[in-house]
Amino acid sequence: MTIRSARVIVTCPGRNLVTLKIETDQGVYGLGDATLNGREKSVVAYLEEHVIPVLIGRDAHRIEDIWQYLYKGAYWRRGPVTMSAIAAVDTALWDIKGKLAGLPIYQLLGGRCRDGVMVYCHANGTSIEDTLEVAQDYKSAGYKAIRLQCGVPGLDSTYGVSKDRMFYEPADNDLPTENVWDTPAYLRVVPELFKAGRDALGWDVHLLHDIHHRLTPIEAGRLGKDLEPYRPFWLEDATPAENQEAFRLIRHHTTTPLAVGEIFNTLWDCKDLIQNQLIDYIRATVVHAGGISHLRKIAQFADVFGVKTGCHGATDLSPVTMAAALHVDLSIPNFGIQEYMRHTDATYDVFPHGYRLSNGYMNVSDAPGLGVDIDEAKAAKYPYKRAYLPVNRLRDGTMFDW
Ligand SMILES: O=C(O)[C@@H](O)[C@@H](O)[C@H](O)[C@H](O)CO
Ligand SMILES: [Mg+2]
Repeated sequence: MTIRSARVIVTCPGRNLVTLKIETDQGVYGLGDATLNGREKSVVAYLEEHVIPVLIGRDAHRIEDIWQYLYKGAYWRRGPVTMSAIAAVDTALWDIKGKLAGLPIYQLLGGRCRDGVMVYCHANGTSIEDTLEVAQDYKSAGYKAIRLQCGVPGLDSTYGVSKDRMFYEPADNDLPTENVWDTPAYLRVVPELFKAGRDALGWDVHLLHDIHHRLTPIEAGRLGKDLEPYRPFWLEDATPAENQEAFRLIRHHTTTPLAVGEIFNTLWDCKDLIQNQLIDYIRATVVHAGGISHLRKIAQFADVFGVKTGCHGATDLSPVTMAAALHVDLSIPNFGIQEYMRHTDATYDVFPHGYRLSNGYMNVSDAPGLGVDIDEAKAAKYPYKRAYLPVNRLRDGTMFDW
């Protein structure tokens, strides 16, 4: 089973998505997501210029060997571009292996550990009232877990609050949108949001929040303590996690569970956080953390220390990643929760897939491999459109974390 060809498909059905398609000499092909929001073309170039040439002629069955070849053979290791490219190859090869075996990938990973994958959705609004109105609709729709993000009084916009209430797509302009950030105002509104959330939604639904890297460790400790009476399922990305040690300070001040890792690319980015139990959930996912093979290693390492998974699942990860993550979610003992943001209808038209949501749980079809395809003719109808993620500045103009 030799890799005969591979090519990158870029499409923009509402947002840019990058897909690697690997074809074998026996006509079986596999798909991998290579989308890196705001830097998509860097991964396209990495794949086309540096990865695809060394794939041709290799044995498609040798997933781990190819992973090691691409990781060690590059000499320059880790980082979002390299690991997204490796992830796309890895995922496509698992797709091929599943198709050849006639099995869904979760069966190749050891079979089911659960009947369904609990997901969380995103409720957001410019005000607390707007946010909770959306949250109530999601609770009525059967979701067991809801992320709450609301506007910050005095700020024109903030992370996580979409303009049209349905599809949140932060990459919104040909050049980066500049937003103003105000931490004190944010620290005042989030406890109000969660108090109102518990009053309105009750206690039989999990409530989550994404700080999105915008607090210092002591500010995060403060917010975690303020939210303890409302028992959040987790506080995500409490502080920039390049300094993994920073989480020790947060841990010292609050029992609110902590989640981090959507921007991590390898186990080495989170090893210390996990083995020192500085976090409760690891958010790394298929497309940015080296694919199914490496995500499993992260999950297995986390299991040793009682840390659960909480894979990233925003709409800038394609349905290929959502399907791949669900296969991993089904097959590991320390699954925590899966993020799920509904893609646009145009995206689902380009990426026919078998995964389905029912009463707050996701499940994959039992189609061999990933259970996702790409309609290349429809993909071609949506040409790439450069788009950047926003940036934040403080009121005095200082660059800050978005
Ligand atoms: O938890 C999340 O879903 C967010 O952090 C993401 O929406 C993130 O902002 C985007 O993936 C960035 O492209
Ligand atoms: Mg996040």
